[in-house]
Amino acid sequence: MGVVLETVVGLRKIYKCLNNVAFMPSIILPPKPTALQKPHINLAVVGHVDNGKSTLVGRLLYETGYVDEKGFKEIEEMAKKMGKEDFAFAWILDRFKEERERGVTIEATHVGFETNKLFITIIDLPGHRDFVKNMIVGASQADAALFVISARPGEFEAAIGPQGQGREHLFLIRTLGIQQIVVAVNKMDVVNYDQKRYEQVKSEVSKLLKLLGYDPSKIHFVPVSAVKGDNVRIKSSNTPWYNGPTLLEVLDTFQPPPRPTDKPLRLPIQDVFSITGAGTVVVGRVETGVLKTGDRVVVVPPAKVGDVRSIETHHMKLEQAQPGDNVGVNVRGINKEDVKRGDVLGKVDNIPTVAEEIVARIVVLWHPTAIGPGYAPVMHIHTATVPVQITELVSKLDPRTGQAVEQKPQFIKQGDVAIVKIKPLKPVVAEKFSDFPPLGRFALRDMGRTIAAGQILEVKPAQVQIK
Ligand SMILES: Nc1nc2c(ncn2[C@@H]2O[C@H](COP(=O)(O)OP(=O)(O)OP(=O)(O)O)[C@@H](O)[C@H]2O)c(=O)[nH]1
Repeated sequence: MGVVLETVVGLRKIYKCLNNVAFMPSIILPPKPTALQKPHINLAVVGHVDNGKSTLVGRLLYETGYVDEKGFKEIEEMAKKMGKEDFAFAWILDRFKEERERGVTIEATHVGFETNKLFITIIDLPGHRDFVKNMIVGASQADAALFVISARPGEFEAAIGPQGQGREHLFLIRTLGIQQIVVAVNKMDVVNYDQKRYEQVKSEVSKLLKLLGYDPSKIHFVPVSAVKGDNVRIKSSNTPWYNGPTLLEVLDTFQPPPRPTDKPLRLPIQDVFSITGAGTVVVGRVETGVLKTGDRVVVVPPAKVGDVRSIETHHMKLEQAQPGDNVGVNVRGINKEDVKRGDVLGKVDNIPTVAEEIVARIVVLWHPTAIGPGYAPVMHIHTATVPVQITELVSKLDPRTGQAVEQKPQFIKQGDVAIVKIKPLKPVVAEKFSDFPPLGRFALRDMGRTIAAGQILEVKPAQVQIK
């Protein structure tokens, strides 16, 4: 059973990858066993193109011992030969991305590094095209954000300007409700570690943060150089005017998310297996509540009831699973055919909500023209993917204040924030964001791109008959 469940939780895939890696050494090292015992947070790395996100992540991994020294030397040599020394750190990630595309590396969610108190996972990787979608719905909920902004003349102004991705990403962070932010003012070497320039960047970014409703006095700014390493792990003598903590010291102060053990159980299902001798095993991550052996559980939308025979994670049998645990659950009384990815496991005394209609606040991230009632994209919510239709545009909001500026608009377009009614065209579990955040946020996709991100304000439940 143990071996079987290992397969189930995807470990075999990782082992297989590690074997391949023997032929093509991976530059980024997997988490050390000690690191996995530390509280864990997910960090989103955001900022305008070319401001140095990849370089800074590469630097953080390097400084904390998560980059293979030998592999890095090779990269450095290569970069030197090509006269591109500055690229070496960004190449750590490029090489990783390349490996991932060829399917020969460990999963992106395992890329991370340690601070004194925490293990920090980089959720998705900068520059990845599905970054926005993953940030919103992935198994990867961001608990904190690292905002990278370049101090280089011109780059900073573009990032923060009206069309700047820096501005857009801050907006997104706000929409997702991320409270813990550190701002790395990067490329300080380019401006000769000029305090005036740092203060100017800090003051402009602070204004924007304030506009978005943050208290900038509670947000740390650190002057860094990702290429040279200033103020990343070690305090730099190039910035004698800066008395604050290093970037790693700030990251170390971040709080892990609360574990909502007191909420009802919600376990979105990632996969289902039928195992000879054991029966049906569903796999997924506990988002809220506690699951125990012997519990009477229900899987919705199909509304099938069963009993928990055993719970396993990696090699271990668990008596109970808590939020954050990735588990395989052996359930008696439910057939494999009755369950699929996207269904949600809950308990019979608090059945997950199947949505008849959803009222949500969405932000339109990209659309070539305009969205009106009747628009039918695909919704990605927890592990589910369902076709939906926007049935009504209730109101358009001022993105900064959240106040309604127009009732029943005829259409909404890129950059707009609106309250809309959405009808799932197939049964799906959805919850209010305020009750179950991981089951209350979604992305709308169409034409192979993320159109909008949203949070659920209300759910009209469908009738569910337990079988
Ligand atoms: N001088 C200097 N150059 C830097 C620094 N950080 C990054 N760069 C350079 O800036 C360029 C862009 O860096 P990346 O790390 O690729 O930027 P990015 O934000 O990840 O870019 P995308 O992934 O394309 O969004 C590269 O040429 C880096 O070498 C720094 O601290 N100092």
